[in-house]
Amino acid sequence: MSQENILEVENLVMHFGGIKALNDVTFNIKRGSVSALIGPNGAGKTTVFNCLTGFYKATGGSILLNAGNKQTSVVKVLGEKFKGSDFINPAAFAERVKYKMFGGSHLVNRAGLARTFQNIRLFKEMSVIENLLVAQHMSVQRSMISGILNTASFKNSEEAALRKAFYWLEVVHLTEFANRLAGELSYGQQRRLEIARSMCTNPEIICLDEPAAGLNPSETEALASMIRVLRDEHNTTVLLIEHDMGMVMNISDYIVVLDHGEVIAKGGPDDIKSNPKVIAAYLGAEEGEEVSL
Ligand SMILES: Nc1ncnc2c1ncn2[C@@H]1O[C@H](COP(=O)(O)OP(=O)(O)OP(=O)(O)O)[C@@H](O)[C@H]1O
Repeated sequence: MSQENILEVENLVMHFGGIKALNDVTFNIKRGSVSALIGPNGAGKTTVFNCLTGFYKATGGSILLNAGNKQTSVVKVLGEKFKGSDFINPAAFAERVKYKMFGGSHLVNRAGLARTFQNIRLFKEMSVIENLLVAQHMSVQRSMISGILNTASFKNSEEAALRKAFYWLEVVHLTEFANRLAGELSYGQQRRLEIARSMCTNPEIICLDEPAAGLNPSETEALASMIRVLRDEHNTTVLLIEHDMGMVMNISDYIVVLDHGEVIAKGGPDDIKSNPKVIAAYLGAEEGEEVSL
């Protein structure tokens, strides 16, 4: 297992019927970096995120997550097909059955990877603080018996969840809105709340899908500072999809460029900005799309 790379994606393939959304996508993400996945509309960026986070079962390839002092195969925990060799190896057979029955994207999150969505997916009828408490339900001691008896361990874990929720509210500057309904927050505040909610699951890597979409320039600047705080003060690796090239070039240590489902370039911002393949892909992007690298 690589200590240096938190995520290792190799030959990732995703087909939707006849559509080849991803074709042999290979890249690594270094632990402690801010990395970006960019590319024109329809390049396959969200599909990569959906495969990494277990929302889609990849058609082929491997995704290894090196977090929580172990290596997790995302493809495996989603429940892979049986292989011939399983039938002569009882342990492998049992593991395959276990993941087929109980596997899913919750195991990817438990292994240390969290995400936000392009279209905000908060519980809008719940308060801000409730959104953050719900995110922690997997880690909170909630057995029915301890709840009914209101045991010390139950109370302690409830208090710890509240402390963590308020901690992250402070980081994203939303403490004063704790009791407001999430749906009443402004768009920019909802985006920040989504990040706080993901961080409440203690991820080692967080995938942000277009976090700056719909934000004004000062909100985008505040978001960029927040992303740096996640990396520098919380040792969280950040992987983002973003169309705001100013922000991408400003905060990214490493950039992977996709076009038509294939990786066409990887490297630091300066290399990417001057890469002729990248410039061609963007200039060939949909008419009217604003591009400045
Ligand atoms: N669930 C799906 N079913 C069928 N086709 C899909 C599905 N999801 C994505 N695609 C197709 O896969 C390709 C890549 O889409 P994807 O949303 O990953 O691109 P993207 O780079 O994230 O685009 P954008 O920047 O516009 O969000 C597109 O051709 C899209 O139509």
